[in-house]
Amino acid sequence: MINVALAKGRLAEKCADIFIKCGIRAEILKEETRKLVLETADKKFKFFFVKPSDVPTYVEYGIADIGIVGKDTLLEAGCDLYEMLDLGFEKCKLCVAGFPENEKKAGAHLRVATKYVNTAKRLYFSRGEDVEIIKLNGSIELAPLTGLSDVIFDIVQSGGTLRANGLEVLEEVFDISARLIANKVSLKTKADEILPLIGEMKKYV
Ligand SMILES: Nc1ncnc2c1ncn2[C@@H]1O[C@H](COP(=O)(O)OP(=O)(O)OP(=O)(O)O)[C@@H](O)[C@H]1O
Ligand SMILES: O=P(O)(O)OC[C@H]1O[C@H](OP(=O)(O)OP(=O)(O)O)[C@H](O)[C@@H]1O
Repeated sequence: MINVALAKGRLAEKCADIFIKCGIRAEILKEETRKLVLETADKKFKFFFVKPSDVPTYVEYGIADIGIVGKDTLLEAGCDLYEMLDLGFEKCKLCVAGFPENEKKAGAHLRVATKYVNTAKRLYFSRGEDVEIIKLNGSIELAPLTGLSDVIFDIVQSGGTLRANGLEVLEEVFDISARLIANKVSLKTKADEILPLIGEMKKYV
């Protein structure tokens, strides 16, 4: 049996689709339920439903053999696991954004609001820039509007949220999409189950 950590939320439907396309009897993933563990009828797969940011943790600790999660979450978690496959869905970019005139102040002591504190710290540290990172949990675009921060470091997909709030992308930093990840030990001990699944998934990405 392969244990799979799946993210609740945005990624959920496409995750279900890819398992179904691969011929796995995962229709149960489409059902409305509050259950956090679902097993396929043939007992070949067990799915755990967790917050996106917890997917790498379940995989790193081997509770789940594999998982699907956004690259942004992987960068931020910094877990010890294998990234196996770019699944190519939920594409977006991690960007620095703000008011266009703030671009000029980039060399100064910048305040950066973000959910991605670790990733932002690494980014600015690698550039030798001394910035103040302000941790927020959502509505990140509000920070420059209210003067809490100079810029934000956040996901941009359609750009609609930025536009609606008079903000612009100042710099595209990372291309983001859903990734298949695997536990390092499981990849050895369950290779005969996991590798054919990855081979099958590759046909659909
Ligand atoms: N606006 C967006 N458009 C496309 N993909 C997005 C967007 N926002 C986030 N994503 C991608 O989808 C993944 C899951 O997003 P989702 O909003 O479900 O989780 P989250 O951002 O971790 O939210 P929460 O903090 O509520 O758990 C993100 O990690 C990212 O890779
Ligand atoms: O470019 P867009 O298509 O507008 O998407 C980007 C927005 O989507 C995400 O927020 P989310 O919807 O997850 O809400 P949040 O504010 O609760 O993080 C992200 O943090 C941006 O705010």
